[in-house]
Amino acid sequence: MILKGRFFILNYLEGGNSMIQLEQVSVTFKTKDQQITAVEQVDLTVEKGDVFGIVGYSGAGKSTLVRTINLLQRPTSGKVIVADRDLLSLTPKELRTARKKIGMIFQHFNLMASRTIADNVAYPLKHSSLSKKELSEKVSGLLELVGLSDKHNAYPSQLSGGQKQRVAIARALANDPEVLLCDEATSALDPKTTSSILALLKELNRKLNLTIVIITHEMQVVKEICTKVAVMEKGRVVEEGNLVQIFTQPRKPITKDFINTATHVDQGLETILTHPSLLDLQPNDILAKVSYVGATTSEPLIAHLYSQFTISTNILFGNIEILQDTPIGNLIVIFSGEKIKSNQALAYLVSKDIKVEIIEHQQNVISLPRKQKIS
Ligand SMILES: Nc1ncnc2c1ncn2[C@@H]1O[C@H](COP(=O)(O)OP(=O)(O)OP(=O)(O)O)[C@@H](O)[C@H]1O
Repeated sequence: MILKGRFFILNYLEGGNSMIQLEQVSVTFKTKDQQITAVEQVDLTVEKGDVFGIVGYSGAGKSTLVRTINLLQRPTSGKVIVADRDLLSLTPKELRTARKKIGMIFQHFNLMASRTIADNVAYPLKHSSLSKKELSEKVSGLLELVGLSDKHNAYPSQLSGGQKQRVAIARALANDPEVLLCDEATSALDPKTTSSILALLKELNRKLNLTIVIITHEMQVVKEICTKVAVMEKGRVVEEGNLVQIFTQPRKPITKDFINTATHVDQGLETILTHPSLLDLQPNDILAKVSYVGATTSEPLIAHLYSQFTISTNILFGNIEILQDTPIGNLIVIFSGEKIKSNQALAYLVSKDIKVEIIEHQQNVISLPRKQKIS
């Protein structure tokens, strides 16, 4: 209790930048024959202006957790504080008001098929004090914001999936929320449409200083838009950090799995391992994954490995991406040379803050890749 009190004081002294605070949130479902703990003792802080990604495999508890943020799902225990309001302590009327400041969009858009696009967007404003003219202006402004000014009188069935999600976003913004919750909002869309929706969300985050929480099972989505990430497994948040941190220093195996998928290193490695013609390993050769962050580039280092250690490097796979202005590179390489020199070369790379994971091999026959980290 004392610790929690101190936390609030610290938060207050630091300017109270937190927009969402979950404290020890648990959700248990009781069915006829069993009890399922979908979310277990989750502490999470989302700051104003964050684009916060929650990733996890199916069944990890992501949907349940995100639904506690607007109390669509009441936690079994714990505290939910949004914009400095303790939601569980509010009266039903106060909660209705607080919820207006938390918009939400869903995988399947949830539009009303029998109403026009303009009526769908206007729906959350039906009890507002706006005049007819103000309401119409508000709807026009929202549709313009999401790039659908020409669709006022269309019906949902006449729109593409991406356009439907844009309508859902406009509707979610009708009450000028401070927070937008996105529950697998791009999972039903193709990659190009996904990118355009993510670009829109990014723009809204910047333009409106909207705090966004995105739950997804796709690290690709997180990579494109999020500033911070929490990884969920079996109801718990097992790892959390800013995007670059999570991508460059993942600690938990599940996080590493997600990242390997998002950086395509997994596919690269699989292609190499399943095509023996790509892999001509000599007895002392080392097959390794090399990762680097920031200004380091692979070329001078590879030249150095040869000039100083007479180790030659054959690059089998490589990619580089920019995450929040930080370049991150991944290579799969074969190092060839004397064993003792190889070890010196690897130690040299590690001294340059380059991560090296050896993919072990035996007598040129690769079985399952067993990774050994040198650092
Ligand atoms: N209303 C409910 N009643 C009983 N069990 C539930 C209920 N809602 C969710 N669960 C269970 O809670 C666990 C977490 O589900 P949840 O939908 O939150 O996971 P998720 O990570 O969002 O997965 P998905 O992406 O597949 O929806 C699962 O085991 C699920 O079966």
